[in-house]
Amino acid sequence: MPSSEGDLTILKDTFLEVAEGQSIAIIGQSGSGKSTLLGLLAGLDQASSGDIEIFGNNISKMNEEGRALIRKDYISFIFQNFQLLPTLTALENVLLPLQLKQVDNAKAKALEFLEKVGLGHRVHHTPKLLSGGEQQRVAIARAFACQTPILFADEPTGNLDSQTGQTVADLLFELNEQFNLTLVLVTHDPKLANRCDKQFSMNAGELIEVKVGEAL
Ligand SMILES: Nc1ncnc2c1ncn2[C@@H]1O[C@H](COP(=O)(O)OP(=O)(O)OP(=O)(O)O)[C@@H](O)[C@H]1O
Repeated sequence: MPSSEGDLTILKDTFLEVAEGQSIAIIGQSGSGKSTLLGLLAGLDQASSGDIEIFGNNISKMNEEGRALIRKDYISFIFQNFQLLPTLTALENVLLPLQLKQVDNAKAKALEFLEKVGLGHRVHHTPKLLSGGEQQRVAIARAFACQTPILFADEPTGNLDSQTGQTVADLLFELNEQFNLTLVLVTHDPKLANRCDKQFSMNAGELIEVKVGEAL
């Protein structure tokens, strides 16, 4: 990656294969490259070398437009900093991608998922009127409501108390079981990581598989 201090190598010889319906946790120290990897896998960023395939589509060879189409059909993303639109209410934030995808009964679906994350009473609030944890839950409802086959989540329980974190984790794995949703999670939360099928540890840009429950 080019930077003001010259080219930076953030990830090295990284190989990760995720089967459909699998749940993967990526753990590791701050700054080790976890978010970078997630952004590349989800087609939000482009790697300087290497290949990334999503359901057989090599997104590394695509331009932004092509990757946007793949994201629309296959990928939801829960960002570490939520990335809610500040002028839209919670409901409108969840509704927007559903309307862009022309999903049937978009409003009912948006309300259903806001209800599931415990925000049924806050749907008309804009992000600045919501706490950090509530904003995170809006971002989670938005990702869940899209019902794509793959969900990437960057510390999805990072701002939540343990009770709410548990509810969100339950929802993640409920969708994983019910719809064969593929989950790729970056997390510092041992409980969440230990519920995943596989765990990988990122150490200074190198990804190593660890036994579930061993590293945390
Ligand atoms: N756009 C960028 N330009 C230059 N360096 C970057 C950029 N994005 C990330 N980095 C660097 O890449 C390294 C990995 O960052 P990344 O955000 O992937 O780490 P992380 O493991 O997700 O950390 P955290 O747990 O703190 O979120 C860091 O040293 C960071 O400074």
